[in-house]
Amino acid sequence: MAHMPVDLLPAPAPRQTPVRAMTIAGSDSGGGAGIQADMRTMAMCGVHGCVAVTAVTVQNSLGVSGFSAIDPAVVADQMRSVVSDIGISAAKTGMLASSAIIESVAATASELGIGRDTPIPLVVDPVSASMHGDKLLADDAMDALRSVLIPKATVVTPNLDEVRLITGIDVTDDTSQRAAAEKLHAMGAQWAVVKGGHLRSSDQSVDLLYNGDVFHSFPYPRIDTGDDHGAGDTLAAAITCALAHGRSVPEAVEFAKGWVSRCLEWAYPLGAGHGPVNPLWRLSV
Ligand SMILES: Nc1ncnc2c1ncn2[C@@H]1O[C@H](COP(=O)(O)OP(=O)(O)O)[C@@H](O)[C@H]1O
Ligand SMILES: Cc1ncc(COP(=O)(O)O)c(N)n1
Repeated sequence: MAHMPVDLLPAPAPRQTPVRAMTIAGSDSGGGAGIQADMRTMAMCGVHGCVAVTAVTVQNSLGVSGFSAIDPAVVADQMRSVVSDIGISAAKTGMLASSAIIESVAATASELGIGRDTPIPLVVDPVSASMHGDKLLADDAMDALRSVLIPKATVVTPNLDEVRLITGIDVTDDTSQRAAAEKLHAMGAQWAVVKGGHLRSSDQSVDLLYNGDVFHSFPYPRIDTGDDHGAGDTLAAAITCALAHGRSVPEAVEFAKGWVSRCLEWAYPLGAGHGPVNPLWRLSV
């Protein structure tokens, strides 16, 4: 990793209002994924992070033992409260728990001018389960994800399990990865990132980005660690930060791949299970 050039987003000046972004996601009591991962990355990227909490999970390094979803109207009101006063330059979604919350978030994003083809880009990380396989999204919410949220996405960032659930495509190689990206774009996302994080057959971790026209491939060295809790959230949060700072989508994904790679390189053990990726590497630069 030491040989990789460090790509940083600009730090805010003292007493200047920083760039703002919002995460609409679940809380992880273990502090490694969800809102906590998003806020860590946003802070380390010089972004003031605002939140709309969708669910409170009971979670540690061993998994998720339960969660309580927030009233969809309260999720919508958090979004309205932030946008009407503080203002944001980009937003992301993570765990949305239910179809009622997905519908509320999509409708409120339309009302507030958030999403593709608006000035406020929306990164949709379609979280469906934790890395331990614990469900974070109701089974009957997949239709709402496909029909109301993905069509609002500036960028959608599924991992391979989520790709299978959303598109029915089992990504095993370059050809199926391309087919999945095409299908996600056809569902209405402006850009689709099909993450190759769990394609174990290669020494590279190759993410593929597609906008209906051009494929961009982001090959990065695979990092050998079991401490990868929050990697997906961190990638999506870093894309959101770069978009909030005015980068284009391909530039934002390039930035985020470098960011998450360093976070994986610096990941630490925590508890008896999987430790979190670690954006605090930024403090050493
Ligand atoms: N071991 C690894 N080495 C390098 N990059 C990885 C590794 N695991 C995941 N990534 C990258 O981290 C990001 C999140 O990956 P992924 O595992 O798909 O996330 P999640 O399952 O948490 O949603 C992607 O850019 C992926 O390519
Ligand atoms: C609240 C919340 N949001 C997202 C994830 C996914 O992260 P991971 O795939 O690393 O378990 C999670 N475990 N908890």
